[in-house]
Amino acid sequence: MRRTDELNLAHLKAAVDEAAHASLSGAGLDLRVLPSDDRAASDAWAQSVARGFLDRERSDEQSAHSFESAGSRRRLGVYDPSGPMPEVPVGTFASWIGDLSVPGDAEVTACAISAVTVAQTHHRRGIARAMMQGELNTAATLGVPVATLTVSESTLYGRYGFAPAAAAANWRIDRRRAGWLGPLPSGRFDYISRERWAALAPALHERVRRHAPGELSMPASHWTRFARTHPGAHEPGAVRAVQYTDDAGTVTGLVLYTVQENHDDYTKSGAQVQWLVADGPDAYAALWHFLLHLDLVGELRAGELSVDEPLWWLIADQRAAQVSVTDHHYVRVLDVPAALEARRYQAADVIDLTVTDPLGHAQGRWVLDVDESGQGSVHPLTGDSPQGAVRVGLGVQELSAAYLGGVSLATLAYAGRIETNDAFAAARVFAWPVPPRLSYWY
Ligand SMILES: CC(=O)SCCNC(=O)CCNC(=O)[C@H](O)C(C)(C)COP(=O)(O)OP(=O)(O)OC[C@H]1O[C@@H](n2cnc3c(N)ncnc32)[C@H](O)[C@@H]1OP(=O)(O)O
Repeated sequence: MRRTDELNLAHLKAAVDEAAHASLSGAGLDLRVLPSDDRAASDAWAQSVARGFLDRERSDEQSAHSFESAGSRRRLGVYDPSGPMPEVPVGTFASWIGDLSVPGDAEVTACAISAVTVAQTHHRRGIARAMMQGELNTAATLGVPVATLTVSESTLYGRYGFAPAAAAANWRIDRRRAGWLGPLPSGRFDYISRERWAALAPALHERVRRHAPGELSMPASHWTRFARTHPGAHEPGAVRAVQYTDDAGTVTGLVLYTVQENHDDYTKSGAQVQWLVADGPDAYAALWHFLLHLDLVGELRAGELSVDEPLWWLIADQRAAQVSVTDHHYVRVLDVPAALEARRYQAADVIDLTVTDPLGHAQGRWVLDVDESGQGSVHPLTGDSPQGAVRVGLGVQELSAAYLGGVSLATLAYAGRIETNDAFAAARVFAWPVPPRLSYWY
């Protein structure tokens, strides 16, 4: 069995954290892990999550789908026995074990977190904090090196040591103005059913995601969500699916997009890329060429792109694109040696690293020794710095922000967020030529 699968089982079976349980018990609340076979508990939990994210009540068919697709998710509920609906959780939390791509076509095991909600009737009493701290303890105890999440509000998770580690670029392109400098596609395009798209996409994503630090192995339930093939999907027929087949006859690119018709002027209709995956530059250029030549479309929009998107260099007029950048994938280092040894580095050097962590998981002092091949080894350090070592002192948030190479340590030093005797030497080690990204939300 792969390590991720073993960890997944241990993670699913782990008891709730004792400290979290005790603190919520003191407030008259009960923290529980949902049994995977309890349909009623699953339905109530899904309703609470829907309410927390301002969604409508789940239909029976949606609840059934949530139950069937919960799979490898560990789901927590906080229950208030004194309320009129004690079976409906007032707090929810989900997590699972995934693989996070890190610099060097490598990956690290991650505890991905989602569905954190607390009912309006019970908010600001420390329920979210108890769940988060407890689940970070559980992940750390199991030996998971990092935790990850995407956020509804950017101010929520820094207090637990998370930092934005991969930004997202969101594009609006004036399609007619953009022009094209790239190669002309030589392969073929075909519309395919959404079901076929959902069947082809997982393998293609698995082939390419390791090359992009910040990507996370896709939760299985996401494919039907993208393709809107799950029960109760919003406007399923609005999504168009296209495959690109290269000259060798291999499907190397897939895209899903929606269109918004403009009744006042059809030629000003809009298109929104829902998700695009391309295995290599030929498929990448081909799919963007296809999208930039959609008839009747004035503006093309695409989100969760890289901040260094090759598309910028394929279009002839860069001012045809308006690009905004937002924080997107948050990372929290839990185990410093395991996390740092999982990635590769750009320059050989020796770093004397001191990390502070209010929650304790990443607290300590280590030497990171990077060899000429970019491989780092990490050892605890006490006493004097090794001869010639670059000294870096930083908090767990700053370490997590720089972990995927998304921000330079020189930038963090200039912003007063880290202390070092040689910001540029430290930055050269942690830098990576491919900026991190995450192509979806979870
Ligand atoms: C990974 C994800 O799932 S992201 C999705 C997060 N969930 C949502 O956005 C759904 C709507 N919001 C909610 O359900 C709740 O308001 C939550 C989950 C964000 C917070 O739950 P609560 O139980 O009220 O939080 P709790 O009382 O434990 O507060 C913990 C800390 O967060 C702070 N906090 C809580 N809500 C917010 C907020 N909206 N903005 C900034 N800080 C906040 C509190 O002040 C507290 O700070 P402190 O402990 O450092 O003093």
